[in-house]
Amino acid sequence: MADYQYDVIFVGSGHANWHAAVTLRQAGKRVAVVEEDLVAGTCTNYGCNAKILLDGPAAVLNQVHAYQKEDIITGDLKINWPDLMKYKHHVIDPLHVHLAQMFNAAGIDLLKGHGHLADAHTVHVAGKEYSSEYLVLGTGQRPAKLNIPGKTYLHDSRDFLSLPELPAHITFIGAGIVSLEFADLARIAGAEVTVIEFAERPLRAYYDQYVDKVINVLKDAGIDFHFKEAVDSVQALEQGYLVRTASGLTVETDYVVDATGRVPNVEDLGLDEVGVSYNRRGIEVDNHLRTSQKNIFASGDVLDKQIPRLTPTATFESNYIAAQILGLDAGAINYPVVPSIVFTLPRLAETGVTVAEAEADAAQYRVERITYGRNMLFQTKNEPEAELTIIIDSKNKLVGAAIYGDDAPDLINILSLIINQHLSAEELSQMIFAFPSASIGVLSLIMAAMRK
Ligand SMILES: Cc1cc2nc3c(=O)[nH]c(=O)nc-3n(C[C@H](O)[C@H](O)[C@H](O)COP(=O)(O)OP(=O)(O)OC[C@H]3O[C@@H](n4cnc5c(N)ncnc54)[C@H](O)[C@@H]3O)c2cc1C
Ligand SMILES: NC(=O)c1ccc[n+]([C@@H]2O[C@H](COP(=O)([O-])OP(=O)(O)OC[C@H]3O[C@@H](n4cnc5c(N)ncnc54)[C@H](O)[C@@H]3O)[C@@H](O)[C@H]2O)c1
Repeated sequence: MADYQYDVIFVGSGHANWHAAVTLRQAGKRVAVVEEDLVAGTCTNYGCNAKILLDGPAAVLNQVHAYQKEDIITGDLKINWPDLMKYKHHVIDPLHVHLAQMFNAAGIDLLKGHGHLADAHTVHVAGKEYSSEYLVLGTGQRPAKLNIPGKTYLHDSRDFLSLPELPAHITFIGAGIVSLEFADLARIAGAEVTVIEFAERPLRAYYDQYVDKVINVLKDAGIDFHFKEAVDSVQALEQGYLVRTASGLTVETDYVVDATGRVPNVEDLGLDEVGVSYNRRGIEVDNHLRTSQKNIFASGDVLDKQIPRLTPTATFESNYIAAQILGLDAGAINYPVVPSIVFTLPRLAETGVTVAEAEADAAQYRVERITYGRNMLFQTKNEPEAELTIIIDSKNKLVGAAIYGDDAPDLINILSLIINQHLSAEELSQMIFAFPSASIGVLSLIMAAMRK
């Protein structure tokens, strides 16, 4: 057998890779991680973690507002954006250092620089070559960039997450998850917000009725939406910018965020030279996450995959690859249901079989609407509009759910657990849950629906 320097080299240090790196090192493998930016990747430094930290005070204000409407709480509260940003830096900035320290303590070599495959067993980093039996490509995605006149004035999600001052007016191009989460946060923090979307509808992967409910709330709160509009230029004014669309719509604004999607980091990796197949959606893999070069795996957002590109799916793939390399799991990757959340206020969440899929197969599925916000008002924080739609199969098992409401993130996790464990109403009724809580209220209504 060839004598390689490492057993496994990971290109990229995000969730797609670092979990496997730690597991394999703990199992005695010689492991290196190549990273050209901050260790820990997008989620930690420029994505989920940073976002949810900024979202915290917005969620509090949203809850306060639910009681202000009834005059139960009075007085003005507002977000101090520069201080919130300082808090974000205080919490988030050390995280990449901690992970690098953990690598060091574990005996994982961190190779700083851009990784480029020289052949199927060799990675070129910062002028040196490193050889390995296995390679794992977890290079993630980056924000797409519109190629229009004035593109240099466009900012991306990373810029927004580090904005030192909140601009008075922000325009978001695109109405995807990134845009809607940030637009709502900026609105609650005190900015005026415009969203310009190319398509007729936003968030196609989510239950359309709940998407409409969220968009209506955001519209009522003052966000100015324009659908079926393609931005075709941004012009600098004496103060601020003028965003123009193909139809002639113009918006004067102080800051423009290009949130038109994300593209996989497949360029300048040596994929063509080494014979690793990829396309514009990402790296192609078989059902064992092996690329067209069998000693090279790919993981996380850079994959051409059907399931959502999220931190928990990247982590799942990372753990699966570690088990493959250790010879612990010979089977094809088998994803459980994947919950996903849009962190607007109110939140949206989905898991399992969708409402659209269920409605298209009435012989197999039953769709039940549960207005838990109204029915369980004493167990929610004055959110009478909160509701969920569940999908029940012909064996009376829960197989899918869509949720609209602020408790969606925790509720969707519980419902995903029930789906993955194939729990029946009988089995659920044998368990004791803490009371009062949003989850016990929802569970009691779901059990009743499952027994129908
Ligand atoms: C604004 C935002 C909010 C998000 N919010 C959520 C959320 O709430 N929940 C959720 O589940 N997901 C969320 N996501 C998605 C989540 O961040 C990704 O699914 C996750 O980070 C994917 O992990 P990854 O390891 O595949 O990629 P990444 O975390 O992007 O890691 C890839 C790493 O590879 C490095 N790299 C790339 N090419 C090379 C090279 N040639 N050489 C060396 N290094 C290289 C990059 O620098 C990067 O550090 C969000 C994303 C964004 C942008
Ligand atoms: N809560 C979460 O889990 C979370 C949060 C943020 C991001 N993410 C991840 O990041 C991914 C990317 O999210 P995203 O919001 O950047 O992309 P997206 O693809 O979800 O949305 C981009 C939107 O921009 C629109 N668009 C494209 N070109 C346009 C143009 N020229 N003019 C106007 N609109 C245009 C598209 O029609 C689409 O609605 C998500 O799919 C998800 O995997 C997840």
